[in-house]
Amino acid sequence: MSDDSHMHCCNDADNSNDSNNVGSADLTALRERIAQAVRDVKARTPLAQSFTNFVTINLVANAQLAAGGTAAMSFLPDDVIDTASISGADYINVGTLLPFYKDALPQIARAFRKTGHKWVLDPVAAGIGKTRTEILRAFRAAPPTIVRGNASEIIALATMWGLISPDEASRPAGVESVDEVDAAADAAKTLAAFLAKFAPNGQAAVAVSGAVDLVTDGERVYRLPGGSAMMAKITGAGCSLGGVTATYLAVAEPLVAALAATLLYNRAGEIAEAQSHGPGSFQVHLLDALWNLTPEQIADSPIR
Ligand SMILES: Nc1ncnc2c1ncn2[C@@H]1O[C@H](COP(=O)(O)OP(=O)(O)OP(=O)(O)O)[C@@H](O)[C@H]1O
Ligand SMILES: Cc1ncsc1CCO
Ligand SMILES: [Mg+2]
Repeated sequence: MSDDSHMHCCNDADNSNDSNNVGSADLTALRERIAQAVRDVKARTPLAQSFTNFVTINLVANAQLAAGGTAAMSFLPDDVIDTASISGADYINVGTLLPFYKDALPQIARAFRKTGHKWVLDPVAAGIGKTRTEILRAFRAAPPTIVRGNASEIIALATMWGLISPDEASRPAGVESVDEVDAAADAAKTLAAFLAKFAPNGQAAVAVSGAVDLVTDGERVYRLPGGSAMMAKITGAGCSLGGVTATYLAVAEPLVAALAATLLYNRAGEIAEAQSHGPGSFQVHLLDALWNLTPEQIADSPIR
């Protein structure tokens, strides 16, 4: 991307026609919490455990390590539930399903609810297939702390949980989004408010990825521009963003975790685009940038 405005804080005043105007004092405090979350991950190397798809599992683990955390992947309920006691937060991604997941995933979600364990859901391909729909429906009674997905997935999940009417909904689109991020703004806000009602401390967030990402805690809506169109030309930019969101959730409240991870990815995508020559080297440079970006570079990024 050509805009280098992220290097100079801030676009705070640049939101005069945004109905969710963020006061600049609030935003300054929020930026400090984002920087602190990034510092805490680098200092404390928290474990975020994943139950994720087979396509991008390696990138998820490597991205969590590059952000400063640690990774552990598992597909067995007893293993996941035991490991959750030493994991700061978990990441569940429904991209590639096997028949036994239908029992395993709701069992894991119920165990997390019982202990108040924080987790991030990536509802990949929400709306497609009876098994995936059954699993995602079951999460309504034992919901995650953060949902991270593309616009189509957020709309599909909010619809299947009965939080928005099907008229507001769009068609499912496989693992790629067919909807613009802004089309999911209402669904995201409603979904975040629903998650917050279940969250042990009443805090939750939803992150919608796309050209301009959107993050909401159910009250405020933040728009985060930047990133690179090349992120859609490698597999797993979204999945690894979800994994890194869980890494930050291990040390920070949901809104701060979702913002920190999304800002980190936007900046890292820009750096990787400038340094790479195609999808192969883009992924390599993306990981290097996740490692090298400083707490200040991440926290001083544009937030509208
Ligand atoms: N056109 C774009 N311009 C800038 N950044 C983009 C663009 N499309 C996606 N991104 C970035 O790519 C990352 C992944 O978002 P995306 O919406 O592609 O996720 P996804 O569809 O869930 O991906 P996947 O399922 O392949 O992992 C986010 O950081 C997002 O900001
Ligand atoms: C390509 C693909 N297919 C199932 S999961 C996945 C990774 C992106 O979500
Ligand atoms: Mg995805």
